Amino acid sequence: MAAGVLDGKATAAAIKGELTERVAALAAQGQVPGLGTVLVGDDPASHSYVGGKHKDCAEVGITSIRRDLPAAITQEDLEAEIESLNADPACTGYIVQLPLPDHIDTNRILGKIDPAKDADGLHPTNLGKLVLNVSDPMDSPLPCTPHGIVELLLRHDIDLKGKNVLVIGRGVTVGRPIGLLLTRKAINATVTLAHTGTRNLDALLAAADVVVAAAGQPHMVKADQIREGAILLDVGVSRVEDPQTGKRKLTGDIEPEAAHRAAWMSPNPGGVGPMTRAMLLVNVVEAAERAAGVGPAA
Ligand SMILES: Nc1nc(=O)c2c([nH]1)NC[C@@H]1CN(c3ccc(C(=O)N[C@@H](CCC(=O)O)C(=O)O)cc3)C=[N+]21
Repeated sequence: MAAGVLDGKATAAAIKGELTERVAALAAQGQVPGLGTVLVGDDPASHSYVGGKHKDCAEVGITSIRRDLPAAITQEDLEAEIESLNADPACTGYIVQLPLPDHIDTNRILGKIDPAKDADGLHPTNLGKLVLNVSDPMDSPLPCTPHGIVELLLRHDIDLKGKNVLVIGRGVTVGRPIGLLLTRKAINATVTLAHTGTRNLDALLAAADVVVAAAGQPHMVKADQIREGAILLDVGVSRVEDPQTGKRKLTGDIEPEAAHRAAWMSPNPGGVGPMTRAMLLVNVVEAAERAAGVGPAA
């Protein structure tokens, strides 16, 4: 069996097409959405992600506001940047690229973001709404990667009702919040969260109808560990040196060979990554629509 491809690149392109119309409608009212990015330091991977986000913005007509800051910036100066984006009417949504340097208190920074401009959905108020189950795209933003995964499955007509989902990894951006979405009544999956303290990963994988691998451990999930016919979402991104070429290569958390046994698998790259970026744009457009007092196009 060869797995169906959960094509994040094509799905993200479709979503961007839809967003282009909503951005044009906002622009016609003089309310062009603007995405801000705050990038601290010169990590090449972070620079490449942020560059990708601005390229996406240009494609759909969202204005880019870019703040690239030195690694040595103080907590105080970084907080001042946050305040200035909160006050900037051209910036309708923004993100602070993670991770921040060790001397910065990340939670304090995320807490300073105006929740109405939180394009990542990682502000405590918005995460709180997700827990309270009042978070709705029309009300507050959802975290981009979990939302992207749900949208990717939805647009491939995959129903998770009653399915056993194993999430691997308890990070704040993916592993922790995704179960809150997947266990909503509208989706109704049963979710298990595995992490480094989990002892029986083999047994959990063998029982999983769906695996969301978000641990950031290259190829930790092996083809022979998954159930025949499972649905696999490969979230992790690591850069691993290829022993043959010496070049660093993007490597997911799931062995690509697992596709031979799976029913569906998201490629990596080209799967969850582009969906994460698309959902960031969705959050920016929805924040701008809320600010402008208009609903999304039906
Ligand atoms: N505040 C914040 N928000 C984030 O959303 C955030 C973050 N910090 N820090 C780092 C992670 C990582 N992340 C990715 C997004 C897209 C791709 C992506 O589009 N990848 C392409 C390949 C890109 C390439 O070739 O480098 C793909 O999967 O096809 C990857 C990784 C967002 N993150």
